[in-house]
Amino acid sequence: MKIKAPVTKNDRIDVTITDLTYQGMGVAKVDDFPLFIENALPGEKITILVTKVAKSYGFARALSWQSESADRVTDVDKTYRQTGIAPLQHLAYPAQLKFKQHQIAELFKKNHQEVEVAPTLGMDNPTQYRNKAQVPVRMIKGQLETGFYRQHSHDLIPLTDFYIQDPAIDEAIIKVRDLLRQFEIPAYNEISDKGVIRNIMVRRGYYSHEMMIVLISRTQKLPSQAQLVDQIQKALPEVKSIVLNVNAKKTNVIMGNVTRTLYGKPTIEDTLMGLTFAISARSFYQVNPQQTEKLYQMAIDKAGLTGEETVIDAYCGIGTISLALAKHAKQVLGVDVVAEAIEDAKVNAQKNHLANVTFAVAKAETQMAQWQEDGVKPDVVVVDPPRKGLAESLIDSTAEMGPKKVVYVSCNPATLVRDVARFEELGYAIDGPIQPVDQFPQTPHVESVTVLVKK
Ligand SMILES: C[S@@+](CC[C@H](N)C(=O)[O-])C[C@H]1O[C@@H](n2cnc3c(N)ncnc32)[C@H](O)[C@@H]1O
Repeated sequence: MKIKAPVTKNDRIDVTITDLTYQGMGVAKVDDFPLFIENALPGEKITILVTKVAKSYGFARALSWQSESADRVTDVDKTYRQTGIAPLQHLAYPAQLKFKQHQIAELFKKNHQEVEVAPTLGMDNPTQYRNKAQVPVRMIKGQLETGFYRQHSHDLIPLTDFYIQDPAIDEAIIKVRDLLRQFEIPAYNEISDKGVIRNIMVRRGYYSHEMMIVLISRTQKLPSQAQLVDQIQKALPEVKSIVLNVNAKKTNVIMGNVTRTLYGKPTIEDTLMGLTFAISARSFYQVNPQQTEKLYQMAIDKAGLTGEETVIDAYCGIGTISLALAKHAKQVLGVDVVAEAIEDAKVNAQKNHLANVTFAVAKAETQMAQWQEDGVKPDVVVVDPPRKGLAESLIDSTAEMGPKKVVYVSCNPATLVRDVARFEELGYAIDGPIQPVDQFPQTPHVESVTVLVKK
């Protein structure tokens, strides 16, 4: 598709930034044609020099501009900008929160719908919040390095301070890196498809401080494996689980299907909402525990349970929302497609002495249709899908079952807008303001809770 661009290379033009991309690039429009501008913030009026026009894809890039904005953070670390770990670092935190609120309202507006969006619930300290790190490992000049990829590439930039991660996790990465160097275990090489260690994943319980180290390897066994595991335990007393994940494929997918516990338990534990959760290497667990408690409390409050309800928790992961809801409902049915997550969810129900929860391993869209066929009549349905949002068939079977309320926890406002439109076609309407919760400070990711009620 060739698009006629209203700008050409080397044009110097005045624009207003209206949006940000997920990489934190400012977006301005000239006759509906998008221009992507490094480091620019929404609301800024600037003069730009167009550096690239890609007519077939319908965008242009621009650099070379100057502007002053009260919301600009000037002491931005260039390394973080290069990696894209914190693409909104150049925007002051209160402005980040406003941007996220505005982003949801704007996406609905583009779909011809005015919605009320409450101010984004933010953090007191919007750095060092992540309870999980997943870092690539590469050889650079003959030495094993850990860090993060340069944006839009697989070039590793060595890093020791990851800015948005729990600092105890940063320290653990350095210690594991040093031990891998000491035992001369080579990093994986994507081009030759040789070498051993591809990635290191570290998870640390926010309350429990239990730590899990996952070594993701091309090979079934690591060189000097027993000594390495022994030394990791000694160097990191918080470690309760060391896991080997084997990924022998030439792929961008981080984890493979084989997971073996090399030391301790296959899971670590943490608490959330006063409940205890076992978390295994491949299970989803929210990365910002402080904000997750706010998010889940909001979902529970909005569900408005009295203790008599049947609730479905679709995309339930290890059962975090399901168990928090189970304390206030008659029964909860949860579904997730990852078998390990559902195993964790069942253990978690027992750990917390909650017998009114049942979990199924399936695609949520398939299980929803099954529950509908089985005559399940939920009073409330909670959905917390991945970024791609809900399958249309799931929305259809939900509406057929006719719950009074749907509580939609979304990590992508674009798919939220699409899915809400489908619910509205089927007789549901948004009730009250949409509530954004900042799960990912310093990044443009937007999490929110929306309530839909049956008209
Ligand atoms: C955003 S997470 C939410 C998990 C959980 N509610 C929580 O907060 O910890 C999305 C979950 O959807 C699961 N998932 C992805 N696609 C799915 C599908 N088609 N059917 C069921 N679960 C799916 C993932 O395994 C993941 O656990």
